[in-house]
Amino acid sequence: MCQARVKFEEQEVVTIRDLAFENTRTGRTGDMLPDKDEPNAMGGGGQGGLGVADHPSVSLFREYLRLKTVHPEPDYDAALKFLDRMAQELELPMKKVEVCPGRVVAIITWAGTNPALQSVLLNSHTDVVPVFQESWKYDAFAAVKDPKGNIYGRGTQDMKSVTIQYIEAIRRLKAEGRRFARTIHLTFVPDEEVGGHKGMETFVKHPEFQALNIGFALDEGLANPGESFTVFYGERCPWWITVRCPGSPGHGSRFVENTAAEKVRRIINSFLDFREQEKHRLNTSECLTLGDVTTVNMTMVKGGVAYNVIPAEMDVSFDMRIPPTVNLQEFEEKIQQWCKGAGEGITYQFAQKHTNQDRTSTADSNPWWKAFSMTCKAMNVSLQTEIFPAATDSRFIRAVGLPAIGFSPINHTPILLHDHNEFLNEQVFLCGIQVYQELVPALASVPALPGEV
Ligand code: MET
Ligand SMILES: [Zn+2]
Ligand SMILES: [Zn+2]
Repeated sequence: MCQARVKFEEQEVVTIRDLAFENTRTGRTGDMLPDKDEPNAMGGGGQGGLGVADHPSVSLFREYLRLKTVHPEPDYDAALKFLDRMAQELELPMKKVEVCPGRVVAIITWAGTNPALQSVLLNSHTDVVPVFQESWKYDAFAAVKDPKGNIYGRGTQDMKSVTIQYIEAIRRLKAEGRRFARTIHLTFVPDEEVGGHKGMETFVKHPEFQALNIGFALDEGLANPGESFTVFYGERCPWWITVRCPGSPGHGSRFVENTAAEKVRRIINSFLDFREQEKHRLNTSECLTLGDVTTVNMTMVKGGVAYNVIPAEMDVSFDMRIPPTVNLQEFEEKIQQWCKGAGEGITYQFAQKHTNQDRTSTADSNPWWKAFSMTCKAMNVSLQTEIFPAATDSRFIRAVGLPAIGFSPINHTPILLHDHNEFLNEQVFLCGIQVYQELVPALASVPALPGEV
């Protein structure tokens, strides 16, 4: 099933098993009508150029994309209101846990027939990263659909699609009258994009999290430009570091010794030389992916007050992502050497320093992985297993000892998360719902594990 073949450059070709307008959403026939106030793509292609209404799931996806849950001031109230409505429509209870002031985790629960068993968690974050609107083809929060069925918007890939796919899969399974042994929890968390401190990082320590009795979690992955889907069983550790370089101040006309800038230069050289080495390693080895090497990017420089005043201090910041195979203690020692070698008085500070390197087993002996991979196999969905190159909330879930897989059912799509013109084709999106319609039952039906009642 589920073979979406979409050619973006040429004519669109889509093959999907009875996808078109399968209306399992009873009582929502109103959704089959086009939204009156829907913004159209330039050239009038707002309904995909076919002159027909959106599939109800697509319409819901576009509605969710229009909520401005964008940093630095995400409209989380809008998201919670939307999720409240979803819970009502699904006829499932929704709990809200305020993990920090103004930061609420919403949990929709579909109880299993054997609630003593460990549950399955379907996690997604509600926030999205900012846009450079001038570089977008369309308003990044209008969810415009072009004539090819490509839906443009911040969050189409990261990760509002997945949120709606979970909800729609659950809606269809419920409509079919299915029940499963294990309880299914859908969590909707804030602040993933700013480090998760006031989101999942805090939530995993909350008694309400323990109470979910989770056995296995699904969270976001990345698009795959080819036919396969990529699944992530681990992540690189994000380290965000600021190196502070003090130096002798003075007049901008002199050769002052021991300036902050000279130290900054050595620091930058050390970090970026290492970046070159890692880049070379990635580019010269066929078997390495981005998740297998360390990336280093200089992302901020601060300091200085005037053109002619040599500053007493300068800061330089780097975003580093370190694979789980790297010894973190040795890596930090390397940073210490770089700092020591760059001059007197240099200090550093972490804004993000994840150190848990747990990976989720992708062996058949892991019953969760077995259920996941066998289901994909049965659907003819081929999987590529990788280390996630960036970071997701899965790292906090794995850090409390739970297995988690990062997966966004998006193939035939360029990776555009955090980029301009992030988009997802509606057929690929719809296909992903079908993938969850198979995956969720399989996971929620994993037989009792040793130690479970
Ligand atoms: N998902 C975002 C990223 O990978 C924020 C996570 S916090 C390191 O950059
Ligand atoms: Zn994300
Ligand atoms: Zn992101």
